[in-house]
Amino acid sequence: MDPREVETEANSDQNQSSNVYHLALDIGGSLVKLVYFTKDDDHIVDGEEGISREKTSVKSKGSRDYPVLNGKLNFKKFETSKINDCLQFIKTMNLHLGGNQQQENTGSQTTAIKATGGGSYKYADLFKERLGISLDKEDEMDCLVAGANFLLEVVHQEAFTYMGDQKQFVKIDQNDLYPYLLVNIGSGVGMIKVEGDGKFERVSGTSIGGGSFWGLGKLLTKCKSFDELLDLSYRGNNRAVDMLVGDIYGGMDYSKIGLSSTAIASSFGRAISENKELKDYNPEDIARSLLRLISNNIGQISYLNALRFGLKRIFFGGFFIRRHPFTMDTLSVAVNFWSKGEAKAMFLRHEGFLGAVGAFMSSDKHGLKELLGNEVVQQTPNKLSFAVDKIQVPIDVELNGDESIECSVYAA
Ligand SMILES: Nc1ncnc2c1ncn2[C@@H]1O[C@H](COP(=O)(O)OP(=O)(O)OP(=O)(O)O)[C@@H](O)[C@H]1O
Ligand SMILES: CC(C)(CO)[C@@H](O)C(=O)NCCC(=O)O
Repeated sequence: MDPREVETEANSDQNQSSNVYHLALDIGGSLVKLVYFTKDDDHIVDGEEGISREKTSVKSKGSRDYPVLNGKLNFKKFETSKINDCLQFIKTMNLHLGGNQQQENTGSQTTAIKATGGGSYKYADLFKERLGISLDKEDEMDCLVAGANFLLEVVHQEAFTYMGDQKQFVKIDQNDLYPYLLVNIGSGVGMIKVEGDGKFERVSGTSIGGGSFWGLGKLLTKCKSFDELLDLSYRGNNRAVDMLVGDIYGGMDYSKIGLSSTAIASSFGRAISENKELKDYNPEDIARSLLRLISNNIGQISYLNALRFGLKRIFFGGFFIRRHPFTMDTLSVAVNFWSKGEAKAMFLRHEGFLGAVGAFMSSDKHGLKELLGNEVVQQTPNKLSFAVDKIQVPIDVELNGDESIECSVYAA
């Protein structure tokens, strides 16, 4: 193949950058998440002057027509410890300037980007210094809930259950969505009772979360990346590390209280009775046991909070899950076991991006003005809200966290 025909990733990013609009960030303890909209490269050339303008189509709703802009919602993540890579990406793509190289800061007006998460405070000065932009802070809980509600409302097959290797998409009935418990498993874990749009309360949390799995896992297995740790856990057997009910009861179940001989009686408990050191254990088994410990614990606390408020549905989000079958299965089994089948664990396809999507949504008015131009603003002067058509995501595509989904935007 002619090498000149090969489009490098950097080139394709730069090509895309001219169509970038509307960036939002969620800067967490472990990961930075970016969500940005790119218009489809679809221009009409205006006569001989060759002026191009974006082609918008029209959507009819009831008796009114709305201009529509077609494009993609893009998702990207970076490790917070590598925030410089994130800054570089934003710079290369001109994401902070709406993809426009010409629009370099004049000094008269500072560009503001919507941002949420603790890092929107911690790194505000860094963003100002390096990119000349200010971070317009949105509350983390507001964004998580707004993001979850938005995704559940507009993305086709966003929610699914997972148990015993069976994945099943859940049809969301908008009239029967609330109340639910949102459990966001990031570095730490937040549990939020959601009763409607903007109507929620953070009812609990635990510091034993994704950061604990990654941190302890790194120390105990010496693995170098989160993906490596997940991979190890996939291949391990927790029986080598955990003390089971059968270990205590001479191979028998303790059926009177509903515990089978294979249930974990004490996570990592086997290590106390064996004359072994860390190096004598398989890293795979340790990773597996650790993943079970953290997931079981979160599943149990989630169930207790659902019980506290009589909630039947628990949606799990956050990047700890990474759509890892074993994690999802453990959380589901824990919820199912403790609730005796009363409560259901559900997962979200865009699990790690709830906060970033929420921040993105919070900038709708500004963004839409930019996105659709003055014409729209004049047509719909009173009500500008970001609305998108039901988004279809191919279900057979395994998404690794950096992805884009087709959507169209209109003011409704
Ligand atoms: N590539 C990765 N690198 C590091 N951690 C990862 C990665 N992929 C998944 N994780 C897991 O996801 C967790 C972070 O999830 P998430 O991005 O939802 O939270 P956060 O916003 O960083 O944390 P918090 O909300 O507590 O500030 C990590 O602690 C780790 O368990
Ligand atoms: C501190 C936050 C909110 C930062 O995202 C998160 O890491 C968290 O919810 N941690 C758990 C803290 C607790 O409730 O014990």
